[in-house]
Amino acid sequence: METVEKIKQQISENPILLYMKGSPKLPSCGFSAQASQALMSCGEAFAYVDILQNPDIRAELPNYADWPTFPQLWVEGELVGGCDIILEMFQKGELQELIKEVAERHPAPSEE
Ligand SMILES: N[C@@H](CCC(=O)N[C@@H](CS)C(=O)NCC(=O)O)C(=O)O
Ligand code: FES
Repeated sequence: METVEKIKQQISENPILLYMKGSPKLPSCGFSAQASQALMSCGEAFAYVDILQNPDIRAELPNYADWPTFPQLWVEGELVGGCDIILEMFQKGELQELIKEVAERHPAPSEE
C-alpha cells in the first residue's frame, strides 16, 4: 500500500490516534512522552503509531498533515496538533472533554 493510503486508513479507522516517537509506555522523546502522558490521563483508549518503526510514515505524514513535527494527535480524522497544543488543551481541561466525547461516540467493541 502507498504510504499516504496507509496514513489515510489509520486516520479514518482510529478516532483517537497519536503519531509519536516510541510507545506510550516507552516513549523515545520528551515531546512524545508529554503528549502521550496527557492523553493517557484522559482515561480512554487510544491508538498510536510509532513513527521510528515506520520511517515511510515519518517521511510522508508531515506533507500530508501540513504539520512538520511529531507527536501529532488526530481525532476523528482531523489533526488536533502537536505537543504544545495537546498540553495547552490538557491544562484547560479541553483535552479531557474532547477525548471523553469522542470515546462516547466510538465505544470500543470489548466494552459493548
Ligand atoms: N513544539 C513541537 C515539539 C515537537 C518537535 O519539535 N518534534 C521534533 C523533534 S522530536 C520532530 O518531530 N522533528 C521531525 C522528526 O523528527 O521527524 C510540538 O508542539 O509538538
Ligand atoms: S527525538 Fe530529539 S527532540 Fe524528539
